[in-house]
Formats: sequence, C-alpha cells, structure tokens
Amino acid sequence: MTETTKHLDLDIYTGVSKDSFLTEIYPKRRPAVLRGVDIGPCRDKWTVEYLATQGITTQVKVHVSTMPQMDFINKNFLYRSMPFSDFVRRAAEESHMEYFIDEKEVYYLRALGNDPRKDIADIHQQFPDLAKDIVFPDFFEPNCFFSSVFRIASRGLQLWTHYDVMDNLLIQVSGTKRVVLFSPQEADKLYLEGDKSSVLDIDHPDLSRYPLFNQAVRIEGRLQPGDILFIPGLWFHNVISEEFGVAVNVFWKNLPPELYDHKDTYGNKDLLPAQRAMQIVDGALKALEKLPAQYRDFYARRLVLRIQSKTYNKEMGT
Ligand SMILES: O=C(O)CCC(=O)C(=O)O
Ligand SMILES: [Fe+2]
Repeated sequence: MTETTKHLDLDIYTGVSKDSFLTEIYPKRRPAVLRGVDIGPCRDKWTVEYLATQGITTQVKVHVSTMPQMDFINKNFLYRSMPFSDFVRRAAEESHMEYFIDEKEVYYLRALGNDPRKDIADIHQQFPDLAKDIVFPDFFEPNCFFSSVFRIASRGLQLWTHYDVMDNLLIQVSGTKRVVLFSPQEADKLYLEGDKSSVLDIDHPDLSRYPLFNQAVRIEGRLQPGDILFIPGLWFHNVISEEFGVAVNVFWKNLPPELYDHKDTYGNKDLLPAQRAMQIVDGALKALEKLPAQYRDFYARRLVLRIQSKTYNKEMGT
C-alpha cells in the first residue's frame, strides 16, 4: 500500500435487531459488519470433520488454483468437480496427497444450482441437512429472497474485486477473512472488466498500469466467525480468507423484480435498464466511428459531459 491510499474502517454494529438494521443501518447503503446476530448451530457444528460427513454424493464444481491470488485475466485456476465431502477435506489441508495441479494448490467453492445454467444456488435445495443448522436473519421480505450460496475457501485464497447487483448478507460461519470494499462511486478508479477489477494485487498495485487505483477510498475490515457482512448491491468487494473458512451468503432482490435479468443465476448480471443503456452507448460509439479521430474524440467528450451532468448523483459524496 502506498501513502496515497485512503483507508476507512468498516463499521461494526453489535446487538442488531431487525428493527435497528432496517432503521439505522440499511438506509445508509454502506457496508457494515453485524456482530453477534444469531446464525444458528452451524457456528459450533460445522467443523471440517462434520462437513466431510455431508454431501458424499453431492458433486460440487470448485476453483482449483496454484496461487492463493486467483487471476481471472491469466487464468491461474481450473474448474474441477468432486464430492462436497472430499472438497471440504482438501480445502482444509495445507498440502495434498491427491491433487490436480500441485500439492500446495488451493480451492474455492462458490456453490451453484443443481443445473447451473437454469437453477439458482440455494443451500436448502443442494444441502438440506446442513441448511437446518443455519439461520438467515429476517432482515428482508421472504418473497425477495434470491439465493443462498456456500462459499468455502482454503487458507490464503483471495477472491478478486467484483460487484454483485443485489443486496447481500455474507454470513461468516468459520475462519477469519479480510475484506476490502469500494463504493460504486469509485468505479472509475478500479479498471473494470465487466463486473471485476483488473487490479488483482490491491495491496501492491502496479501504479504504472493503474495510476488511479490508490486514489480509490478503501473500506477495510476483518470478519470473525459468526459475523455477518452487509454488502449493498454494486459495492465492490475483495476477500482474503486468512484461514480455511466456511461462509454462506444470501442475496435478495432489493429493487422491483422486473428490473432484474431473469436469466441471472448468479445475482451479478446488470439490471435490465443498465444493460439496455450500455447497448445504446455501444450504438453511439459505433456511430462515432464514422468520424475522423479528432472529431470522434471531441464528440466522445461531449457525450461524457452530457452523461455526467444528467446522471451523476451529486448528493452521494463518498
Ligand atoms: O467471502 C467470499 O468468499 C466471497 C463473498 C462474495 O463475493 C459475496 O458474498 O458476494
Ligand atoms: Fe460477491
């Protein structure tokens, strides 16, 4: 980290009830750690030994990486399928007798639906016995529920900075995690490729390639077992599992249902009006191609100014 990095601590709230969440925390639309909320018996029950007795016949598709920092640009990971019980054992061990790439490889599970193209991840469907051990906070209307996703990581694993479109409660059941978040308003400093930031090493960014990165305000904290991290939709997050860790996150549709893409099984496809706007911008860029470079540059700047003056939310300072 260089000196120019602006860093804030994540807010931590204790004694959170449905009422205090909805009146004091949720309306701020800022990430927050909720500490001490009842998450059910999973906290004590979900040891490696116990989890490894579950899901012997349930196949999971996992990321297998040679390096803890997963790289979606140079693809230093593979996808492999294995029984859930084997996966848990492997993710919890430091060195493997059986491996795909090398004995020190690390693993990450982001659970999927039964048919990943059509079905949405829901631990009640894929892991009904384990689902009995976890209680989701009743902070949103049950009919807004979208998915519940097992996230299990080897020690050291770092998930790249990305955003999801729905509001999210990330329930950390075991293991500690370092989380870094950036406001959606920092998007222009994050060098996005779709929903991900191409800056993989957020602690030592290559400033010759990503000169603005350290100007983004980072909000940082550490999740402990039992903590719940509220991640408002569009907030960027980067996660390092400091230990083998088990988490479940719950996405819900916090906006009217017709705004969401019905083909989205992950909770990360852009909202329909945003998709349409991006297609229209692509059309505008195509139209500008007919102009010589100097003119294209000028009208592109005018377009940017027009978009900024008509849409940027001036009240939302970071
Ligand atoms: O904790 C993790 O493994 C990643 C969490 C995440 O990306 C999410 O809940 O959306
Ligand atoms: Fe996410």
